[in-house]
Formats: sequence, C-alpha cells, structure tokens
Amino acid sequence: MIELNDVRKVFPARGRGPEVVALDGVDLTVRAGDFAGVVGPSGSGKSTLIRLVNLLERPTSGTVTVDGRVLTDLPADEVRRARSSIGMVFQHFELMDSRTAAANVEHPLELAGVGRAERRRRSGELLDLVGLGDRAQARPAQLSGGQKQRVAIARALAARPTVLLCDEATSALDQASTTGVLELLRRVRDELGLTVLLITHEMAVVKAVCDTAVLLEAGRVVDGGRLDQVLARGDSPLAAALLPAPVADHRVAGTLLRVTVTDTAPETHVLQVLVGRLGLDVEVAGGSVETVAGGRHGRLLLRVTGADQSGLDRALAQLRDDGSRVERVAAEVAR
Ligand SMILES: Nc1ncnc2c1ncn2[C@@H]1O[C@H](COP(=O)(O)OP(=O)(O)OP(=O)(O)O)[C@@H](O)[C@H]1O
Repeated sequence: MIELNDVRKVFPARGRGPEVVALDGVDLTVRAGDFAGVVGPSGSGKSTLIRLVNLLERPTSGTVTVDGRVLTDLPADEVRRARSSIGMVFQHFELMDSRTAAANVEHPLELAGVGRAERRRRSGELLDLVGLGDRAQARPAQLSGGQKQRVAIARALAARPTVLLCDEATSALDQASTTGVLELLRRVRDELGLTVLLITHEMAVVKAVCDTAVLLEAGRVVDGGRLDQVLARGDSPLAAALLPAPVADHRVAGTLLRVTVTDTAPETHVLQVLVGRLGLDVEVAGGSVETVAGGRHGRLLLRVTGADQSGLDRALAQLRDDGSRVERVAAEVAR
C-alpha cells in the first residue's frame, strides 16, 4: 500500500528565479495489489511525486507511508532499509554497460551482502521470469530497448519488493516493446502480488495496464479513481484525457447526439430506439469505443437527420429514463 498525505514539495529558488511548488497538497492512496497510474502534462509534478514514494526526494511537508510504515518519520538508515521493499524502473533503464544482464540483476543483492551462489540462483530465476533466461551473459549494448527494460525490471525485483515504481518505463520504447513490457509488468504484478505505481504522459499506457489513475495538474490532483468508474462518469477531466471527445463536422445537416457508452449503458439501446422504433436516419459521425479495465467505454457522436425535433426530445428523455447516456450537442443545421 502507498499513501501520500497532504504532500507538498517546494524546490528552492535557483539564482534569481522564484521557488517552484512542484506538489501542492497531494493526497494519494494506492491499495495493496493495485496497478495505479499518475498522468499529467509536462511539469505537473509526476516525476517529483514518484521520487517521493521512496524518498529519493523528501517532501517539504506531509507524510509518505508504504506498507504501513511512515517513511517520512524514519531515520536515514531505516529509510535505506525500507527502500529495499520498493523497486524502481526508469525510462532509460539505468543499467551498467560494463556488466552482463545477470550481473546487473545481481547488483542490488551484492549491495545487500547476499552471497554469490544465492545471487546467481536469484538472477537466473528473475531473468527466466522476464523471458531473458537465454541472455544472461549479454551486455546492455547487445540488447534491444525492450530487453534492457526487462533486465531493469528483473533487477528491480531482485530484493523481493512489495512495491514497484515505474518512471515513464515505456516512454523510450517502440510500440511493440511497449506492449511487451506493459504485459510483463501486469504479469509480475499478478504473480508476485505487487503494488505498482506508474507515471506516464501516455494515456494509452494507463488504459492498457492501470486499475486506477490520478490526473495531476500544476502539482495538484484534479481527478482520479478506478478507471471503470472514471470512464462511466464520462465528463470528468481524467475521462476526457483518457477518451478524447469525438469531433464531428458541424456544417453537415442533422442533429448531433453524444452517447456515453458503458457496459451498463450500451449504444445498442439508443440505436434500437432511434432507428428501430422511430425509423430515423442515424449515422456515426465520430467517436470510439474501447475496452479499458475490462469494460467497454467510449463516446459516440450520432448524426440524426429527418427527425421531428419535439418527437426526438421525447425519445431522448425516454432513453435517459431507461439508463442510456445520450444528450443533444448541436441543433439542426439549416442548409
Ligand atoms: N530539482 C529540482 N529543482 C528545481 N525545480 C524542479 C526540480 N525538479 C523538478 N522541478 C520543477 O518542478 C516542477 C514539476 O516537475 P516534474 O519533473 O516533477 O514534472 P513532470 O510532470 O514529471 O514533468 P515531465 O513530464 O516533463 O517530466 C517543474 O516545474 C520542474 O521544473
């Protein structure tokens, strides 16, 4: 479990510049076993936030708790020990070029004083886990970006952490490697029961792996929650970031309707009523529907032509009573 309470981080002024409030009263809870994402624009405080969780950066005020231990209250030597239960994966892998994959994975165990035979055994096991059992003797220069990140994940898991922090872990990778690394992260979370906190500026990453997410803007959490619930709300800032609003050509004649699609409010019912019952001409003018967090979520724009407007309004009111999520977004265009 990870908990930040009212965390504030102020970087002192550099030269004549002003001080920077990187995080401004952040509360965040990641439940044990959850895969959580932090998203936000550049400069919103994501990197600062993740570095606070293992106290690579200390908060100016507020508390950081991991697995029930208030890290911000611990003396420095205990913080070092507590860090061994927190693994971290970085955007640029941070592997040692002169060492083999196995030796990179063994490095944290070496620092912890684990004996050679046990280190070998553990690095073999971990490289098998990440699918690189046959590349143990390769050096980073002989590995692809995706393979390097797999080695870095194996290294992060060496000390048997309960929490894994991922700092833009796929931002330097191509699409195919990104998919593979995200699948691996999800699998190790499942198999090892880890709590994972990932920061990214890519919404596709959040949609692919996260159970929960928060949106940071200018150092504050402006939205967040379990992804299925956030997307079902439809109109929140995080929902809008995850599923961008569809755009349609407003110059084309017709009435535009926006339908928010969820498993419990599918678009089929709307179409059955508009096309099947009322016999209207309906085309899909924009939008997308995706599977996120195990459910169907999306927003569609429907263009309805030839409708009697008061009849359409009555139908929309009835649809909303039935639980459908449909609203009018543009009036009839006169052409
Ligand atoms: N060591 C530092 N000293 C001074 N200011 C800093 C320091 N680290 C970060 N900042 C500032 O804090 C703010 C938040 O930065 P941070 O790197 O956490 O944002 P971010 O969301 O991770 O951005 P990006 O996606 O571009 O990495 C920025 O204004 C940044 O310039």
